Amino acid sequence: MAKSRAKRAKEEKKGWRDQLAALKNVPLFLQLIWRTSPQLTLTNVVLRILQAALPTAILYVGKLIIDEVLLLLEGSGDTTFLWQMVALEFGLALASDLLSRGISLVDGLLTDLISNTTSVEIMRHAATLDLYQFEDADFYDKLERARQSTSRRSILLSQLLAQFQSLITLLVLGVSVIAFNPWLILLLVLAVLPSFIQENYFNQQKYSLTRSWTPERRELDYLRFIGASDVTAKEVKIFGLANFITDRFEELSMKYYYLNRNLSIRRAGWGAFFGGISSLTYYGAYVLIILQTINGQISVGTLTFLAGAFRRMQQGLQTILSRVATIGENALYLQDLFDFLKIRPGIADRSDAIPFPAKIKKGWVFENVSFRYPGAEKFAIEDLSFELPAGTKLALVGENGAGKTTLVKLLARLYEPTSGRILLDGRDLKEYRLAELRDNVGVIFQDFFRYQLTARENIAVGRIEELEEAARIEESAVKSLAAEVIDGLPEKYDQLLGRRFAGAMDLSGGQWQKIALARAYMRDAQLLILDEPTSALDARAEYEVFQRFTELISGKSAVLISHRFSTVRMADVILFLEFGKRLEMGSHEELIELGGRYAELFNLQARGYQ
Ligand SMILES: Nc1ncnc2c1ncn2[C@@H]1O[C@H](COP(=O)(O)OP(=O)(O)OP(=O)(O)O)[C@@H](O)[C@H]1O
Repeated sequence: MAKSRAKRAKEEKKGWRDQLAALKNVPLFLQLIWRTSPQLTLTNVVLRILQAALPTAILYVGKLIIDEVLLLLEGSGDTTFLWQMVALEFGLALASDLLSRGISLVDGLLTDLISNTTSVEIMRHAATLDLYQFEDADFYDKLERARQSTSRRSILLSQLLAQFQSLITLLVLGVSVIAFNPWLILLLVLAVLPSFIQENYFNQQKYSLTRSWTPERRELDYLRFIGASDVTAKEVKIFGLANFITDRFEELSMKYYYLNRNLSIRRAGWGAFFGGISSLTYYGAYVLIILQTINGQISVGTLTFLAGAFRRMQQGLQTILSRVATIGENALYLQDLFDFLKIRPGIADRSDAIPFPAKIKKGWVFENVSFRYPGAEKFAIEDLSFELPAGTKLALVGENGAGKTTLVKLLARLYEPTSGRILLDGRDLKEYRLAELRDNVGVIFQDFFRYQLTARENIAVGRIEELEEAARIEESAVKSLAAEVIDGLPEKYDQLLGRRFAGAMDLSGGQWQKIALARAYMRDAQLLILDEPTSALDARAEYEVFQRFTELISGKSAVLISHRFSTVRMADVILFLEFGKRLEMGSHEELIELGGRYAELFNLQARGYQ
């Protein structure tokens, strides 16, 4: 059962300790930045070091200018020196502007590259994971968080680099202020510490809220998608679902808005209070410096220098401290990325995995195989034993939910049996190298995907390495009867299919099935499985397609799933499943002879066609 939101929010509450622990990801992240582009990282650091020294230099030149002006007023100053200093300050101001622009340019480029690199890493990693992981809600939340934190990572990148720069600026300013008045540093800490603690508290609250809302945000995205998409538009109109979907979206999104609003209001209130305290200490320091100037302890130039330096240090320290909090917070999101990358697939090669047979000799044996989907109560396949000798065409029949597709997934090792074994040429399927096994088992599922790509690419997905092999693609299309469909398209094989992109043309259900079937011919695997990809064809067309298929792949093993007995009868062997168990098995003639369920259903359908 889904956990309640309040309970999840509590679980997701992250404290100081978690934030500190998350900081351990920062070095890993820095490595990632460096790996992405050493040149850009180095340029960024150099530019920031230069920029960091400028505020102190500008303030100090300002002090020299004021003192020189006062000396001139008293009649003892040096005009040439004064104008030299003015020119220097102008030069420094110009340099500061140029450096800022350079830094934001390099930051932007690095951010884009990091975002690309991590997206690619997430996609590559997701591809290695198991099918059942994709069917698990917690897994999706992790994937979603890893994906969504892309912008967080970009912010973290700029923040880390800016933090480095601010620290250097603070150091340079601090050294010069201590030289004049060490007490100012103490006042400075008093001014910023309370507001740092407050900032940090609210950052944690915000993170907990966002994180605990991951499933709801996923639901919001889903509602947004089904509310307005090419795939659902038809049903939304016919069933009049628009209000149902938008109301649900509105209710959920407003709930989040109110929670977020309350947090933002409290944050703004406390922020204003501590901001006031900060200003108070600044003016305290200001009074101290003015008194020193009146007493003749420091010059007017030094007064402006110190007042300016104190203000900059106060702002700088405040930024540094609040950045520590946001860096900690964003590092928590980094944790999501690294956590996701750490997920390992359950179905993987053993260290001593053996090569897949170049030519299967004996075939497959199911030995008391049972399988239960993760979290399911009932077995989808239960204590199933049968043989599929190499070169045999096996048809699977059974009612909806009998376990036919599940059996196919077990054969392709998309899942592994909960108990029992599947043997291939006498060895457990788990012993073979997974990539080779997948290479040698081709499945066209009933819910095959309609890629919004060209007709050529839609066929080539059967063996994408051969995308450039036009002759092979066309030959597969001829075999599956997709060639006739493609001939009728304006752009032929280069015709974009679907509805999503400009210039695309959509096909009928049956036409799509012919395209999908061509993938099986591209695959050229030792075991080909057709899991009802022909349901949109009429009975005669389906019969022809299957007959063609069995002829064209003669010598190879095949598993065919169909609800039409006229098709099923052409298979060498028929396995009748009921509730995941073997009910009957044999050739069409044998099963008719047996006079059991198969015979009953066959006669029922045959009568329907008479
Ligand atoms: N991903 C899944 N997670 C949990 N249970 C599942 C999953 N897929 C299927 N099932 C359950 O396993 C059982 C067998 O389903 P399966 O898809 O293998 O049936 P099928 O014989 O192919 O049905 P159909 O003729 O409708 O395609 C069903 O009870 C179904 O509810």
